[in-house]
Amino acid sequence: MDQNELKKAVARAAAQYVKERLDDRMIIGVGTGSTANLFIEYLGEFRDDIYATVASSEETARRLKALGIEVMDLNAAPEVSIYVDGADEANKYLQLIKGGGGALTREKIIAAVAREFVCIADGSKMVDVLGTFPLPVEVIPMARSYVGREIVKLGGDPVYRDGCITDNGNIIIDIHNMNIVDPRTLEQQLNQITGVVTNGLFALRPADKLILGTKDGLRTLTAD
Ligand SMILES: O=C[C@H](O)[C@H](O)[C@H](O)COP(=O)(O)O
Repeated sequence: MDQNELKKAVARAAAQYVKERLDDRMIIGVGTGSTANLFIEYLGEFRDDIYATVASSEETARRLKALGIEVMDLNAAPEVSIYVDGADEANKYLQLIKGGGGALTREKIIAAVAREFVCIADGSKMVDVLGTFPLPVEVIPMARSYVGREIVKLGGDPVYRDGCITDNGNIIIDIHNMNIVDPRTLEQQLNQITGVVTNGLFALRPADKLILGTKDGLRTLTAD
């Protein structure tokens, strides 16, 4: 199986997982990116049974609406039962790097609200130590240079993501060359820099379940 087939397999498995738990008031959190897009396609197969979703990006909202699936403002959602999303990297503690597509902040908000966070990824995303994938940080535009200097003090190489404006009107700085041995501490340190909206480490709120697509089949890892 190639990478896209592995993504399809995990997306299908996650859709099945959601379908088995549906009830008539269930609100599903839907992530962003190529793996999440495949999940959206599988949701389309039982769209009439879905009460509502919340979307982690404008692009995801557009795709869901195009399928006729209700997209709700998160503020109107009393709770989010299951949030399904991809990742750029994952470790065995189900801590993640996300935001390769720039959607990290809304993703983090939905992950915070969700009762269960199911991450779906092909096996290439699994690493021993996070940080080979550049860590995205969403930044208020006027703070760009200051935040960059503070990132250097933490030992990273900040690279401005040219041409990327997030759904929230901010910019992205990608941190290169960081061996993230303590993801929880780094997540907090970065969030304490004035001008940072949030960063793409999901360590304080890791996934609860990781469905991984490998050449030997699907592996499901849980947080406990
Ligand atoms: O901002 C994008 C999201 O965090 C994605 O979930 C992440 O980049 C993984 O995307 P993909 O499924 O395309 O590898």
